[in-house]
Amino acid sequence: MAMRALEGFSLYHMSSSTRETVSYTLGVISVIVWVVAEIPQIITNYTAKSAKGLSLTFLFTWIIGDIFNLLGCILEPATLPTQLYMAVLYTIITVALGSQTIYYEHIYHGQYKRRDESETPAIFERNDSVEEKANDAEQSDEYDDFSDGAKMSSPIPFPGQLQRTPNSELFYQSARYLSKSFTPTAGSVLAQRASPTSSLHENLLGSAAIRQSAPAIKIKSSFCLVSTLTFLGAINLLQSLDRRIDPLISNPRQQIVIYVGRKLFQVGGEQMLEEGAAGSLGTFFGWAMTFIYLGGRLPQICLNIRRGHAEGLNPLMFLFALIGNATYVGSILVSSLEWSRIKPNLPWLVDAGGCVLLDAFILLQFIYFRFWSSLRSDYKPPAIA
Ligand SMILES: NC(=[NH2+])NCCC[C@H](N)C(=O)O
Repeated sequence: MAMRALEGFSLYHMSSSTRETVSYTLGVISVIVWVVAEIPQIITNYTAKSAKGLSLTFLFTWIIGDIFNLLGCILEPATLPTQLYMAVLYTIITVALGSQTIYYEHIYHGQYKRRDESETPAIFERNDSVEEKANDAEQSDEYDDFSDGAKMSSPIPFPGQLQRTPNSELFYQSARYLSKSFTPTAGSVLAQRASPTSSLHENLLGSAAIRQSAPAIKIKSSFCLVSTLTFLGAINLLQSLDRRIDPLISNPRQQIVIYVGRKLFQVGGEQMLEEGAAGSLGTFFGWAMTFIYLGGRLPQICLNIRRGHAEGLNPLMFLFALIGNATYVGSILVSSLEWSRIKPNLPWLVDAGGCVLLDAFILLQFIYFRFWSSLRSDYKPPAIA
């Protein structure tokens, strides 16, 4: 009998330690996959000397989400240590990718254009710089579509095709325009696109106003989203603090506890109050992170749809993200299926699970665009007799 009990115990013990090992292994796989996940995109940007395939809003939400993730993991004691390491790692890698994007979209092409301008008389310039000029990935992609469309059907001549036709001045950019002045110059090709029928002056002003303010609007709305989430979460947090402070009032001898990271430095008294409060704060950051990460995929999906292709975007990044998120979910679930363990981890589970679905959708977009472009290249227009 005693032997049986011992066997049962050791079996139970074995399986729980195996679970821990599997959970830890999945966590480590997730860390490794996330270490490499953004490298393909960094390489793609490097070889293209551009980051125009990547939605700047997506990247921005990633960085904000990473900060919330970091705070959530620090404050929520139920999260796994690997989750915390990953949060640190994400932040570092994404800041690197973000810096590269800013470099290519704002600094590199600026230098390149300035050098070009001083070497090449403006009148002989090709208008490739229009694409480079865009200060937001989404903006430059609009231009992409524009030139693509032009190749197919537009009667308006486009930079790639156009070599010094009588209208070619329209496509040359002045130094002021290239230096991202908010004042547009005559002959902006982008302005032509905005309203081909109206006067040149109207076009220029209208188009430039739309283009220049687009990133600002996006950043503003991202800030709006973050502040709304912060506000809602703060209300939530205050309510749960309220509930926890009640017993404190009825038991005033409880003392103060200071939280530093996941460790408690207890001055004295009951830990539960502060642990709960930190947990609530951690949960709040966790949910904020979830909404931000999930919301961040949408601009990328929309950008791909708008462009009708996913060039400049590396599918490997999304494949790795999918694997990284799936193993991340696995590491939490394998560790324990008890609701008491799952509940505090819920934001991380919803985030990673949701991102798996959204990344699968982005990968389907890649497949669809491949398929679609191969159909288009197979298509031969009927010969005109
Ligand atoms: N900068 C990062 N790579 N952050 C990690 C984000 C993780 C999150 N589950 C997502 O896929 O969006």
